[in-house]
Amino acid sequence: MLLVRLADVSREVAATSARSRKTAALAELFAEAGPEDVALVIAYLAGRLPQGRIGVGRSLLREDVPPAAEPSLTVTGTDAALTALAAVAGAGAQNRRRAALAGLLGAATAGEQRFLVSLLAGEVRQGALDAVALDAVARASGAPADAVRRAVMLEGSLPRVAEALFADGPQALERFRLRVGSPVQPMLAHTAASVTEAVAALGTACVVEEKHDGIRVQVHRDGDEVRVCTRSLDDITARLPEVADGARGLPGDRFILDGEVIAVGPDGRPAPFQDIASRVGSRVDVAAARAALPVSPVYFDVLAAGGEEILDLPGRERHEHLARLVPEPLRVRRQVVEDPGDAGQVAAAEEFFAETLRRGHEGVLVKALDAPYVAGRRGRSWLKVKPVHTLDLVVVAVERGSGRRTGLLSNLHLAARAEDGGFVMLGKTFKGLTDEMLHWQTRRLGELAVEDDGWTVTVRPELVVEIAYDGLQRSSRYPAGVALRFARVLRHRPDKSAADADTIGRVLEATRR
Ligand SMILES: Nc1ncnc2c1ncn2[C@@H]1O[C@H](COP(=O)(O)OP(=O)(O)OP(=O)(O)O)[C@@H](O)[C@H]1O
Repeated sequence: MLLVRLADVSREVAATSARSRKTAALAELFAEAGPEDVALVIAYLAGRLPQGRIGVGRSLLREDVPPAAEPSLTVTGTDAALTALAAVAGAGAQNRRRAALAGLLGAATAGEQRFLVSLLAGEVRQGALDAVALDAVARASGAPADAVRRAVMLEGSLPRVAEALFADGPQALERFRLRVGSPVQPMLAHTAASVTEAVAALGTACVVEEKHDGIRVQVHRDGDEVRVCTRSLDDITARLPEVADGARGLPGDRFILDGEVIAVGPDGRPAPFQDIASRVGSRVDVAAARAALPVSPVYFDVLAAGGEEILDLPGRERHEHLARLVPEPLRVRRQVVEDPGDAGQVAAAEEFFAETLRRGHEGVLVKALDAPYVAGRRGRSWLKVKPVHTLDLVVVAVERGSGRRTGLLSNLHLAARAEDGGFVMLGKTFKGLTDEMLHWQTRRLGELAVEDDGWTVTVRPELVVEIAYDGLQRSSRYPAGVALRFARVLRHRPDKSAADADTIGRVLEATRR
């Protein structure tokens, strides 16, 4: 398939809001692509590169390369060129990358160049397209959408399922079953503003569980064989021997458990996420890493028990299986709300949330007890609740946008006031900015500009923005040694002056639990 066809459909789909038109355009494209090209076509449409990061920075992408007059690039040819580009390393790598990129872009028409540059800059990102792409795969292959959805949830990849479907027809779906030993993508949660809101939104018997801030793990045991996998399905068994040994000691020999790996400090409080992440990330001297920070799992769900898949059982019944397999200290602490209309039970759930925060955890999950486990999905039946922190911070610089935001001042550099009258940068964000806000801040920050290196515009520290964020994380990049986690802009505050912004002392204080 020619890349130009994909680039055209990508543009067409982005430009229409009608889901039926998107599905029809994609179904036609997938049918044309066939089993050879469909996996790549789906990946590119969603903005994903099979090569992962390929080492092409924004400066290279900004270089002008004269476009080709006629389209000739194929989807597979593009993939081969990107694989070669990703492999460039060693001395002079940057120049060789530049040449390889110029070769690829020089073979592309102007439209294809725009698509490739957005793809490489990570700006295609049409995550919302995944559900439409799934329907389109079902339509083009003649398989029922529900059966395709289930296969994708178990395989964790629409491209792989699509490839099998286009090669072998609807019966290929039988290959995609939950098996002990093959990891599946875990179920994820939506967000709710409070426990009361979460319980009301579920409107059914539910359970409030502690939310541990560790590393999500899926533990498969088949006899003495144990595999521990991450949320992205990487096998980390060798790095967590204590978790694997613990699973061998449980009373059951063919199961899949879902949980979080955490570490508890000497004070009984959970160790910071970054410590657990670096423990789980260290592969070299596992014994030393284990001695320095022993971890333990906290399990909250079970996907298979006694060798049987139990994904479709309601949460209440899965928990009975969990309770049989996993002793209490290794199970998540929880509080059941049998009747969402009972004010006393809701108040008890709120108190459980408050106590969970006092114990040093990051929040809770509220889960419907009648819901199945939907692997790989952000299910509406799991709602997470975390305390929201907000701050008023000062914009000290802003980066020029690219892609859809070309010509606009987008990524804000955010700082708190320092006690000495200066500013301490805490992070950057462009999240939460609507088009209207982007245009407004482009004008306002343009007026405040004092320096411009073509990419970052330094501004007089006068504009205050209200930011929501999930917490602080350690960072060697910023002067206070901490950075905002998941900062997003709530609103500009032109009514405030920099002197009204929060101080670094208040930031540290507000975030301490
Ligand atoms: N009791 C629990 N039940 C489910 N998930 C839990 C629980 N305790 C901790 N977690 C963690 O919380 C995550 C649920 O939130 P979500 O699905 O939104 O993941 P996320 O995008 O990684 O968000 P976050 O950064 O808030 O953890 C799970 O992926 C898991 O890692």
